[in-house]
Amino acid sequence: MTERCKWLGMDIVGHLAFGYAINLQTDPTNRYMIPGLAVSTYQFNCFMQYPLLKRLGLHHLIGVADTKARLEYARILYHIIGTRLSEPTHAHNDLYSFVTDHLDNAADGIQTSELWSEAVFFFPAAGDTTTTVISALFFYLSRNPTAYKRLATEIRNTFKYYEDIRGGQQLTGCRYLRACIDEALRISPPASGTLWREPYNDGEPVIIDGHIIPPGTQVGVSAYSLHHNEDYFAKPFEYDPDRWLIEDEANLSLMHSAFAPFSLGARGCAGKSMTYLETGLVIAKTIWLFDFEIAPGKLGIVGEGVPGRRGERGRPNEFQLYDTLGSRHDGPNLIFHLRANGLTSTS
Ligand code: HEM
Repeated sequence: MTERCKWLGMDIVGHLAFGYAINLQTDPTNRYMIPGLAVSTYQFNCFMQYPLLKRLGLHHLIGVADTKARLEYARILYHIIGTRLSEPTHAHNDLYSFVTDHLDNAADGIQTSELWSEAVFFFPAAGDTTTTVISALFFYLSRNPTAYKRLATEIRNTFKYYEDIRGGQQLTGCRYLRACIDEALRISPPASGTLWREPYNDGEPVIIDGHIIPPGTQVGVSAYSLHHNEDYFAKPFEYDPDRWLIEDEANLSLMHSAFAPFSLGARGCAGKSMTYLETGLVIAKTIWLFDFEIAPGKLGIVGEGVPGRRGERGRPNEFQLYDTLGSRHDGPNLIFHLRANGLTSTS
């Protein structure tokens, strides 16, 4: 599912940002974008976590083996942006048409390089992250039959026809779906690493939780550790959507205070609503049309932790993420069966 979700995620971002049909799902031509993006986010994450590498001039060594993938990725980004620039501003109802309007009015004018850095940011920020939560959801649903059945019942009872599944009140009213998404974001946060911040207080130290933070010090919390802290989440390694549906307000607000998959505050994620819409649609439509199960044999265990493996990677029920600013992952491998209703109700 990782591979297919990545194709889907990039296709959506292509349309959303630049009105461009990348068509990774249906045409293999541009699929080299996926490894290209992976190596560039890996490299970026190294700079962020180990700034010394850049200062020592060692940054050229990271990803040197994958230079071809990075260059090819950069080439198609140029092509996508170039194609969009050659079209009228409002040729598509995409992000570009809004951003360009904004820059038109800015005092310093339009900077093509700004557009470039936005594009470089947007593909991983909007595409890769949603890919992870959708892949994780397929992983956890395929391993938790109770959650799977409850979700399938909710979706199939809410929507009489496949065509009815679209953004709106019916979809947002699917409370169990929302709980399943939140639980996947909690247990497998797509941006799982530490997002460093330099607290600023007019040159004075900042006090956090009784600790004096001298000016110039960077601080940060990893969403993964926060989401697995037992002080906030009981049995944190269990996938349990019901934890989000309890009546106990105090406990709910305690959990929400430590739930930060999109980061928090003024620089928190701008695409949060888009994520819930996209993930909700993909999962609801898939479950309406298909039943699915884990593939047999060795294929079926791809994405799981392996018992005995070092470094907290021994939990078979946990979808394995590797921090690359976003996340690298693989699997799950699933088998899909078209439901009888799916055949009769779609046109
Ligand atoms: C599961 C999906 C997503 C997750 C987990 C996620 C997570 C995050 C996080 C943690 C940040 C803060 C980064 C930092 O402070 O350094 C962020 C920022 C941002 N995200 Fe997302 N994101 C997701 C999906 C999206 C989507 C779909 C879009 C666009 C449609 C998007 C657009 C943005 C933007 C524009 C920012 C920068 C906000 C700012 O700096 O003001 N994200 N996201």
